[in-house]
Amino acid sequence: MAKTLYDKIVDSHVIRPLDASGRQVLLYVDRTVLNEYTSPQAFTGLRQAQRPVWRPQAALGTVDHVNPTAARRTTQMPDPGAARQTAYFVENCRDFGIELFDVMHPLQGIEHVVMTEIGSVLPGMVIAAGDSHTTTYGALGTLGFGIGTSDIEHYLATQTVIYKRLKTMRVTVDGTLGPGVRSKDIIMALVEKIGASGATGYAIEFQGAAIRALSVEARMTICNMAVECGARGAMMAPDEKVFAYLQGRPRAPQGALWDAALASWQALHSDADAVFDAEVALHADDIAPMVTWGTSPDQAVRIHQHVPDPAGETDPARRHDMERALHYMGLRAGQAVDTIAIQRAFIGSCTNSRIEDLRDAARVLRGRKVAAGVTAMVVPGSSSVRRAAEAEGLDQVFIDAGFEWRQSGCSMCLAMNDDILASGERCASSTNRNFEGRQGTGARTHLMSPAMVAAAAIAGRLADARAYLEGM
Ligand SMILES: CC(C)[C@H](C(=O)O)[C@@H](O)C(=O)O
Ligand code: SF4
Repeated sequence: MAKTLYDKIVDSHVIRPLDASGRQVLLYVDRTVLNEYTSPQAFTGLRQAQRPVWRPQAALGTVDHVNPTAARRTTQMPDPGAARQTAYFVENCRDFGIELFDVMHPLQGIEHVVMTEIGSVLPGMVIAAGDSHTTTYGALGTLGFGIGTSDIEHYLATQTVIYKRLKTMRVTVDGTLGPGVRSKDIIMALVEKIGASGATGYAIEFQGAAIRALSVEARMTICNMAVECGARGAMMAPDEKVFAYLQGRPRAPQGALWDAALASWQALHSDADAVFDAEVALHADDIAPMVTWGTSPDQAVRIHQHVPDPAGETDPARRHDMERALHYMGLRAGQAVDTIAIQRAFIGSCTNSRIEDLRDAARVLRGRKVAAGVTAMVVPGSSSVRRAAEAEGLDQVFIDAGFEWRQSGCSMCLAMNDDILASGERCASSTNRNFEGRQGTGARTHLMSPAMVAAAAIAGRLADARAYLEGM
């Protein structure tokens, strides 16, 4: 029977079905990545049960959520809670034999940026981790999904999770993206179209010419944010670009192992006649730079549109959500989106902080200055990205434009460290969530691509990056 890529990967990892329908299974997990924020209770559980970690070499720890990102690195954490969490994480990794990229480690960074750049994420694998944006790995043809703390403990003890098979949704993106339109705009357009729970219960597979045309890093942005429409899995068939991306990465297979791996990866695609439970189509030519206006990632419009009017919404629950979002965001219905003034600009997060993202923002910023009254910062996704950017002089482009050039971490993506917006401050942000309070109590977040954040920083208001990119 014809199979989807998702079913191929799940089938190859099923240890045994756990119910008569076969939907609930015991699933083998190849690898995980741990952070200081979601792992403590899992380790405490192991300690209490006196259980070891089954395969410590299949896990990697990295400190990312709570660490400061000030330019000068130190092991000191100004916040006692963050210091405690980090110290316990260091102790757990040491005691259970798990490799750790601590704050001072040269490879430290946001877990999903680190895992892909070191070559730990390989096509056909299942990777489950205590973070919802593990879906990022789908860009490499890997099934990645987030798990809760008790599942992390189960994984650490057994290398398995209890897993419910998802339905499959194919999202076909045909056509060609226009100049200045980015993969972030594709995923924001999808989330806007199908809603924040439009893919709940599904694994998405992205197909189509516009996806194939993207770089591997650009594809990661799409798979990363697929969880914002509810998908707990976002697949893309690995192709030559993926293989080239992986070849030579420090932890990718080498020599004969590489050849064998490559041969097996060629089969990782949905069969031509595979049937999906749902189908969605987008046309890349119709997609324009997107920004959110509300407090959910699906409350988004194109940069040249207006803040929508709740009065036009017939569903009372949605109308209420819109009214509440407008109130929180301090916006009026009908206001042109590109007149919304900002005070802060943030480029970072596992969605958009890789080297290509920084290059794209730098293209907009080169020779220009951040508007008066705007505080802007760029937080590279990993210490390696930071070094690579410095090697090509991107740090200087940001600094000359008036951006702060920071160390790596989640930072203002969710404000669990000291990078926090003040109440009422409005931020153009290359992140993935614009929930109430996400970047600080009362803070207002507008999601967009890194190029769009750079454009907003220069204009002092939400602005169309295409005006600064001249055909790029
Ligand atoms: C802290 C963690 C549980 C959370 C996630 O799972 O995604 C965070 O990374 C986020 O982006 O909201
Ligand atoms: S960068 Fe943001 S979205 Fe990504 S793991 Fe960190 S907090 Fe979550």
